[in-house]
Amino acid sequence: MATVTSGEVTAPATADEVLTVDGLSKRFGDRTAVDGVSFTVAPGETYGLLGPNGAGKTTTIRLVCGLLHPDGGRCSIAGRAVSTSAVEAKELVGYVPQEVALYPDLTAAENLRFFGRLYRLGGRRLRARVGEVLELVGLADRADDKVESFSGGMKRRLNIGAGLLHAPRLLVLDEPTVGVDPQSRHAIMDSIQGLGATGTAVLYTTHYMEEAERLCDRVGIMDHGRLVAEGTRRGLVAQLGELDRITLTATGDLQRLAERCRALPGIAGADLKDGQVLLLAHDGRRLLPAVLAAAESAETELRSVEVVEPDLEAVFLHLTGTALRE
Ligand SMILES: Nc1ncnc2c1ncn2[C@@H]1O[C@H](COP(=O)(O)OP(=O)(O)OP(=O)(O)O)[C@@H](O)[C@H]1O
Repeated sequence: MATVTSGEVTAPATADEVLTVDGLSKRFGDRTAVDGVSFTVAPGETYGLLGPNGAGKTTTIRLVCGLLHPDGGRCSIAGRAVSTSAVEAKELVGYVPQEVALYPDLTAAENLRFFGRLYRLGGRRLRARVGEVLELVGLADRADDKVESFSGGMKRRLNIGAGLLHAPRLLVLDEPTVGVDPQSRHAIMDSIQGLGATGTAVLYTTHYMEEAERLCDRVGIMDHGRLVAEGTRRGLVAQLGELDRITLTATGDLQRLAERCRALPGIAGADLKDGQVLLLAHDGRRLLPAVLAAAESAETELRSVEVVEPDLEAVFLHLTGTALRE
C-alpha cells in the first residue's frame, strides 16, 4: 500500500481501485495549488483529505471530478481516464460541492427527480432511487416538503442525495459538514458511513479532525499542495512513534503498581504523578487485561483506567508544524 513519510507518495495502480490519482499537479498563475499528489481509493473505502484552508483539497477533488484540467499527472475512475471531456469517467462519480444547488420552491422529492433526469434516470428506477436516497440521507419523512422550509443542514443532506442518485462508484464530498447544525452533521456522517457498506468509495475533504477520525478508513494529510502523509489513523500515529497514555487511579501501594506495570511487555514507561500511575504503551487497549492483572498482583484497588491514544492532530502538528485549526 502507498505510504507516507514527507514528500512524494507513490500510488500503485491496481484494477481493484475505484480511484487512482497519480502525480496530479495544478497551478494558478505562479501559485502551485496541487503539487504531485498521488493516492488511491478502494471500493467501500472512505478516504479523507485533511488539511488547512488553502492546502489544495478542493482543487484536488475538482481535478478528480474532471472539472479542472491538470497541468501534470492523471487520474482514473474504475480504470477510465478522467479528463474535462471524458463523459464515461464522470458518470461514475457523484460530486457534492460546498455550495448547495437546489430549487427552494420544489419539494425534496421533486428536486431529486429533477437531478435524476439530468443523470438520465427515469420511470420506476428514478422513483426507486429517489426513495432510497431520501432514506439514506435521513429525509424520507420530509420528501414532500418544499426545500425553502429546510435548515441549512437538511439542504446539505439533500445535496448529498442528489450526488448519489445515479449510484456512483465514487462519491466526492467537499467539506460537507461546514456550518451545519449538530443533528444534520451526525446525519451526514451516518449517511457517509452507510455508503461504505454498499461498496461505494468516498473521497471526502475536511478540516475537522474528529470527523476524519470517525469516518475515514484512510487519511491523506495535505499541506501547501502536497500530500505529506497518508495511512490509517493508527498507522500515521505509529510513524510518529507516539505512544498511548494510560492513567491509573488506584488505592494501595502505587509505587509497587508502577513497578509491576513497568515490567510488562509493551509498556514503555510507568511513573507516579499527582497520586496516579501514568503508563506509556504501544497499544494501550490491548494491554489493559495485563495492567488489571498487575494491579491485582500489586494488591492495589483500581478506581479508574483511562486510555488516551494520540490523534491526528498530533500527527498534523508534527508534519506541518502548525495546528490544523489555525
Ligand atoms: N480558481 C483559482 N484561481 C486562483 N487560485 C486558486 C483558484 N482556486 C484555488 N486557488 C488557490 O489554490 C490554493 C489551494 O486552494 P484550494 O481551494 O484547493 O484549497 P483547500 O484546501 O480546498 O482550502 P479550503 O479549505 O479553504 O477550501 C489556494 O492558495 C487558493 O487560493
